[in-house]
Amino acid sequence: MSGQGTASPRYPPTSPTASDSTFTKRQAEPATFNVNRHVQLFTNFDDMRLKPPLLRGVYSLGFDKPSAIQQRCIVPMIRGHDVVAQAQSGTGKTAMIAIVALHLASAAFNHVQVLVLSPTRELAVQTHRNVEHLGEFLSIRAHACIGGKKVGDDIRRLSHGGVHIVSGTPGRVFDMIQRNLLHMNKLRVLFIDEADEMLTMGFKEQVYDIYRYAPPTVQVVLVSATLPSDVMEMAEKFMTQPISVLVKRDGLSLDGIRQFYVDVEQEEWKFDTLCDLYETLTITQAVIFCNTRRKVEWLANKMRDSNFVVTSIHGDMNQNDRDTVMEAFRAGDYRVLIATDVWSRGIDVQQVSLVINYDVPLHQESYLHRIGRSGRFGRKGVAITFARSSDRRAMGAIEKFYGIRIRELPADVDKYL
Ligand SMILES: Nc1ncnc2c1ncn2[C@@H]1O[C@H](COP(=O)(O)OP(=O)(O)OP(=O)(O)O)[C@@H](O)[C@H]1O
Repeated sequence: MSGQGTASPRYPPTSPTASDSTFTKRQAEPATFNVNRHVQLFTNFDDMRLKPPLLRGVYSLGFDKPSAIQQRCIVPMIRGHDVVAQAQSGTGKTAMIAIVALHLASAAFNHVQVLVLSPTRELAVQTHRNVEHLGEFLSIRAHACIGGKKVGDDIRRLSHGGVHIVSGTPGRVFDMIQRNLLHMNKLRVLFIDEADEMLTMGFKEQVYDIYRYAPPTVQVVLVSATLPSDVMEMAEKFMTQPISVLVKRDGLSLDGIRQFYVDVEQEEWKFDTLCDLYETLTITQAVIFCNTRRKVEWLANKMRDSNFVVTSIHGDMNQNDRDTVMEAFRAGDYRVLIATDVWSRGIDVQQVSLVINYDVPLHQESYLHRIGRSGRFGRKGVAITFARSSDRRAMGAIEKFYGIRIRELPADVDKYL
């Protein structure tokens, strides 16, 4: 795999109009958890009293020790509490959902007992895969119920019964409920992953619609890396005395990820800057985020025209193409993926060590989700944001929001990868 990228890097910028202090605030503080009542810590999986075949699945994936959020949340969840769980990206929240789902579902019953809702198809499939891998030694049957796939597959799987765990996107799940194929009356737990996104904007109504079909006794679990307070207030309305385990915002900076900016001054300079960085992008795997689908298309084409090898993904593509891109990227066939925010939440490709924000994200939450695609589960990661002069205020706001310091990109960035 090769690209041209012969021009010498233009960073640090030749005419720094933004002083370093614009992007310089206080250092990130270590993560601390805010817990609303005493929550016992379980520092190893053995003490959690998981089903033995599940424990075997956990260890067979090489999970020696639970992460901080897993230590605090798995046991309250399996004891039946409603839980709000917030922790940094890549710290095992999706794996935690899968572990709890597998523990609570019983193969002795022939009905859906656990429903996991996610905002993107890719994330719903990834959660489904987590369930399959962790549940290798159990006879629990899981199904991914996502939009963009043939409805016939869902009908076949669900109408025969025997599915215990469903991971899906709200639209298709609701469709299956209305067709009376997905029965909610014996649902035991409803997980809402990326809960802040799910409870705002386009998904909120659908999530409520689905929730209304669940029995009043259903256990509700909300999970996300970001949970603004208005979402928390709304969530409490349909939860019963929830246990909240929240990382304080200051601890959300993703300690393992080095964050830099490049002062590109104006839009026109971004492309050359990216080309200059291509060698760095391909050291392992990298994701480049743009704010719109059209820009993703445009950038991917422009890079290909310049003989760089890249692939791209966004929400206007059909599901088969999205699946093909995901598989090729996961398999390492491509080292560079250009994406919209459809890829910013939850997707786990461990080899990704570099994230480029070609555009400064429009929402502060997106910044954290995007850069969290690198540095998975404590690995090294680098995030580089291209900041035009007009982005300085937005960058300052991101730094203030997370209490972090984003430094100018050093010439020897490769050493952090
Ligand atoms: N206890 C563990 N030990 C080792 N690896 C783990 C453990 N838990 C999860 N992992 C691995 O760490 C990676 C990140 O986990 P996961 O995707 O569950 O994180 P996440 O918190 O859901 O991330 P995001 O906020 O981006 O959705 C995955 O590859 C997962 O298999």
